[in-house]
Amino acid sequence: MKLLSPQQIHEWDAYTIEHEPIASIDLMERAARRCTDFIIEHNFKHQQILIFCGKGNNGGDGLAIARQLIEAGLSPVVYILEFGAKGTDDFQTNLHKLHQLTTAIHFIQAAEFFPVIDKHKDLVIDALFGSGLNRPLQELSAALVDHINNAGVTVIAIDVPSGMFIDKSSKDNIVIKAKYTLTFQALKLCFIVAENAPCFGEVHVLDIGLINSFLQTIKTYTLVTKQLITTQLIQRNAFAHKGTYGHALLIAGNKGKMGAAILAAKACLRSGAGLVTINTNENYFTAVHAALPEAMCIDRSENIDHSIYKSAGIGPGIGVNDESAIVVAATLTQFTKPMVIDADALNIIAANEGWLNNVPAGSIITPHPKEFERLFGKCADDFERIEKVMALSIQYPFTIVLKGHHTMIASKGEAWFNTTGNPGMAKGGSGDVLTGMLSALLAQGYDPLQSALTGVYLHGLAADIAIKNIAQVSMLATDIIDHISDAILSLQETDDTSLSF
Ligand SMILES: NC(=O)C1=CN([C@@H]2O[C@H](COP(=O)(O)OP(=O)(O)OC[C@H]3O[C@@H](n4cnc5c(N)ncnc54)[C@H](OP(=O)(O)O)[C@@H]3O)[C@@H](O)[C@H]2O)[C@@H](O)CC1
Ligand SMILES: Nc1ncnc2c1ncn2[C@@H]1O[C@H](COP(=O)(O)OP(=O)(O)O)[C@@H](O)[C@H]1O
Ligand SMILES: [K+]
Repeated sequence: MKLLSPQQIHEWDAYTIEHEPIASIDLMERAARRCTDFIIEHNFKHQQILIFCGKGNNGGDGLAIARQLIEAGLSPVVYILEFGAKGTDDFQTNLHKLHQLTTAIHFIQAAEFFPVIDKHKDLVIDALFGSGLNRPLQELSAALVDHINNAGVTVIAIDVPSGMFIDKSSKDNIVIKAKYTLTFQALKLCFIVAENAPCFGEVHVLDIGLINSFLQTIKTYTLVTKQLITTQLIQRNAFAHKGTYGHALLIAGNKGKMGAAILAAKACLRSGAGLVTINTNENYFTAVHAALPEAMCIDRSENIDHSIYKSAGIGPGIGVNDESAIVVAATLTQFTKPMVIDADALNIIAANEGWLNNVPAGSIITPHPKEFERLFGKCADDFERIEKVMALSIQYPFTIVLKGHHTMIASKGEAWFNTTGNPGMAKGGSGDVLTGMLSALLAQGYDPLQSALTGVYLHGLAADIAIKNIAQVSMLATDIIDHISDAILSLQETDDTSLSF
């Protein structure tokens, strides 16, 4: 699945209209029908439905929904935000049809015409502005959105909450606060970023039958889905031995933070590395052996023979002290194979100018947004950060994994957003697990981009499987590790390719 810009969505519509073929008014009817079905199926019908429409095609959808609801026996009231300009053709056609059925159509020319909204009795359908929004809301439209938001009523936004831009920041703008957003055919970038989360609520992607073959020609962000990952999995060879699947070195853990090393090492083993060695202080070997007998240890002060390791993971729990900085510097210059760089290793690199240039080609860096800021500076908003990641992925020869609800993976100017994972993972240790998993995939010979896509997807999927039996609030990083195997097994099932957000 791809994330399209407003222009690409428009082109996809036009392609479908030409090639299905279907008249644009019939495509609008189909889109409206999906929304009407959602409203009826979700039993909102006991409420008074107020439909607010603009005069573009988003408003046209609202009018078609109103008519379909009337045909289903309901009595919605329609409010059209009036600017004096003529509506689009499909808006006008639907307005004409609606006039045949109801007189409950009101034009809003000024704030005094805003209806009183009762949050206990009313349901608002927001069909003011959709993908055609081209400037922030102001004056009457902004006042109307404020009026709706202040009512605290349940809002269902059609396609996109009015006032929200599809592919750029709407931060500090006036935007509808929806409980549900019914978006057409594909997810959009605006639903991926955290800054918009308070406005879009629960996003439902409604299939309106646009022709999929159009997408093959489009270059844009892609979602990491089961389909993408299943085609990338390397099968285990019957004649394999532990050497076949690589020896991973994990430079992790320190005083008070050995848990990070153990979590990373256990996740690494559960994700298929042939051998795992933790590089840490000798004093902590006993803790590792007691928790994880399968892992080996090597003392941090010892000279490391890097040639025996197929991959390395550096950072979890090492601290930002001088001793750790020396190990990071040495590893960056001596370990020439791809490695995973996380947590304090990233903080150390951020504090030392020029060290970023020493990261071996093909490595994976896994910052969360704060670590990203320490490395690359502040960004004004989530969209600027995404653009920055894209530019950096061209500038540097490593894969960037920017962690979050929809983790972004970028390499060589191409980017993906993950679709698995849940807020149960918002607990210390989840990132250490990811470092271990990525190190395991590199050790087994997955290329860096494949490792990043597969590791991030499986990490979130393991957590999604875990919460079937564990409350999100109770989930531990250990629970993610305990479900890595289930995540891998579920990739082999061919049943469900659907997405939920
Ligand atoms: N495949 C699909 O996805 C399908 C999509 N469909 C639907 O089409 C929708 C897109 O329709 P659309 O292109 O007509 O644009 P829409 O969002 O209604 O608004 C444009 C109008 O708003 C105006 N305007 C803009 N900004 C403004 C502002 N800040 N303040 C005030 N005015 C502002 C602008 O006017 P102007 O810039 O000329 O002043 C123009 O008149 C899409 O979201 C979906 O609902 C389905 O019907 C079929 C399949
Ligand atoms: N709300 C969420 N939804 C999905 N994934 C999440 C969520 N919160 C955290 N995660 C995932 O959990 C991991 C947390 O990593 P990080 O912040 O480095 O934690 P730590 O260093 O404490 O282990 C990341 O992979 C992130 O994508
Ligand atoms: K809308």
